[in-house]
Amino acid sequence: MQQFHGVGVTPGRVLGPVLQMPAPVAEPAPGIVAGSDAVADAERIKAASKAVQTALKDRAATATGDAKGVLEATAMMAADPMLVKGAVKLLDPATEGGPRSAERAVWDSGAAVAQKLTALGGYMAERAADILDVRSRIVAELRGLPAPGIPASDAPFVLAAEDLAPADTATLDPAKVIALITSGGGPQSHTAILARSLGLTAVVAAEGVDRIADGTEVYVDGGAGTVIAGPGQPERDAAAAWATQASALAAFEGSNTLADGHAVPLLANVGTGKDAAKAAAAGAEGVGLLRTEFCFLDRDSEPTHDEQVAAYGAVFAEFPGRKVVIRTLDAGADKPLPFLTNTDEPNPALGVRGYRTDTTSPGVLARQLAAIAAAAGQHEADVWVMAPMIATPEEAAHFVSLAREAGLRTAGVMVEVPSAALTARHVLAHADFASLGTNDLTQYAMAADRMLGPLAALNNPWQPAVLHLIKATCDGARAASAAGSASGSAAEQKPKPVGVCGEAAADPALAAVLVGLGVSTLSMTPRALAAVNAVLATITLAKAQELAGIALEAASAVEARDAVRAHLPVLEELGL
Ligand SMILES: C=C(OP(=O)(O)O)C(=O)O
Ligand SMILES: [Mg+2]
Repeated sequence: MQQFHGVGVTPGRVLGPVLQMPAPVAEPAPGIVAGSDAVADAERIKAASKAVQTALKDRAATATGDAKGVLEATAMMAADPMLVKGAVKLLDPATEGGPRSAERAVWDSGAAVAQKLTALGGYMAERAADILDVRSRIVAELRGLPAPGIPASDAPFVLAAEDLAPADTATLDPAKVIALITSGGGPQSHTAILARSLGLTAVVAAEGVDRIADGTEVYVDGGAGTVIAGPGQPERDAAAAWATQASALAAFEGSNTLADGHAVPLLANVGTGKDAAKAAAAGAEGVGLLRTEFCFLDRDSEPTHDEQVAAYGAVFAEFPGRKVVIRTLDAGADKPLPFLTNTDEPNPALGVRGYRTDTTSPGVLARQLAAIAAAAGQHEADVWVMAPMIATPEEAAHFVSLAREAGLRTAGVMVEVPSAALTARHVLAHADFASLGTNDLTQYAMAADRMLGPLAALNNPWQPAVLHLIKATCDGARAASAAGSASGSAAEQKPKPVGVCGEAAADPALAAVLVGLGVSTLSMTPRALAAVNAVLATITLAKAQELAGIALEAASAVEARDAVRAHLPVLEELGL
């Protein structure tokens, strides 16, 4: 039995055989392989492209949903004449840069096709990445190596990898992949966010798991953040117990209150109308974060007013009479957009991102606010708008004034930069509400890039420094409300709402601490609603405050988490 320790991302206790993500296909060396023959190489290339196409078609036949479409389209490309004929032509030693091996000819032909597609722009440019994927598959086939990307298997398995590329995730089939374990990636990385949104039991930053042999049986505990290779009877029992508890946890009835009746609405993080429909079906009490980047991604120009109105309206339509908090564009850093952000910045996370793009590309924000107001006018949702990456009270005041000019009534800010948390009293003098973005707040408090696996231990929202910043924000909101009231008495005034929409809200133990720190709503992936509700329903506000006190006193993230979990036995009972 061998144990690996990482950071738990999605609770769950699962047993299954490991399949490793194959290493990316290495670039073939230039030049020809001694003794090769151009005629035979041409046949090998054609046979390899056919084999790749057949394998992809077979997978498409058994896939469902988005994955089916992706696989069918990729299968078509595997036999793309431009790619295959281009490669065969390059085998001629007289061509520029020749002579070439079969692998190299495919590699260079793929690069040339991708370049042409990119130059065409728009939809065609998006296909460039698919051609490069197919190219890698053909080269792997020529070498007799496993195909790159998520391994194909008829039986369910635990996917192990160093980390996943965003493109790999498109074909991740939750019916086959029962857990995800990575040696890299932090708890706020895109891999972790994806795992949470799929409800996939996952442990990230567990060093060594990318070296477990294929077929080895492992036990994954996504709550504790551990992976055990060669599990024993206790692990088998725990996995069996989880399988029954997980189904008992499946439903959230749509109204979250603590044991003493104190309401803490549970909201959903969504990007599209389709997400919103799923969130509504899962019982979400509203939307706490509508990420509008989804409407802007994968395009090289700003969406039109009508496109934006339709995209936002599709979300508002799912929550009539309910709160929907929409965030204006958060381009830059981990979400680059070609027409708005500069890819040459030396430190993109500290660069022109979020609200800051209003200074370099003025007008985009005002047009977005106009579209949000128009969409809000067509639906019954209670629309709140907020800006990402607000650092100062002046920025808050400017954003709120822009929102009001557009006709939006409720305007607030994300608190995800430590300066905004520390000056929350002044920031909230201008804004109607705050929403804590704990993913970025952690990265900036700890000076640890949220995308980097080696920094996962720092990049953990249980860090006491992050908890103190959350407390400062809630205290600031209370002070701002008191200053704004006629009597000036904090006791008489309801504090301005402070929610959490970062990944921290989806951790049931941390959710309890957040409530104790003074947070009034929690927004998360719909998959986490039932687990968070199940835990919060067992504690009173006084208990949540006691847990918050314990976490604030801790000297480290691990100490804070362990101490709080020790005071919440319900977590163990529910297998969370
Ligand atoms: C919710 C957040 O925003 P994003 O993950 O989109 O940066 C956050 O930073 O916590
Ligand atoms: Mg953020």
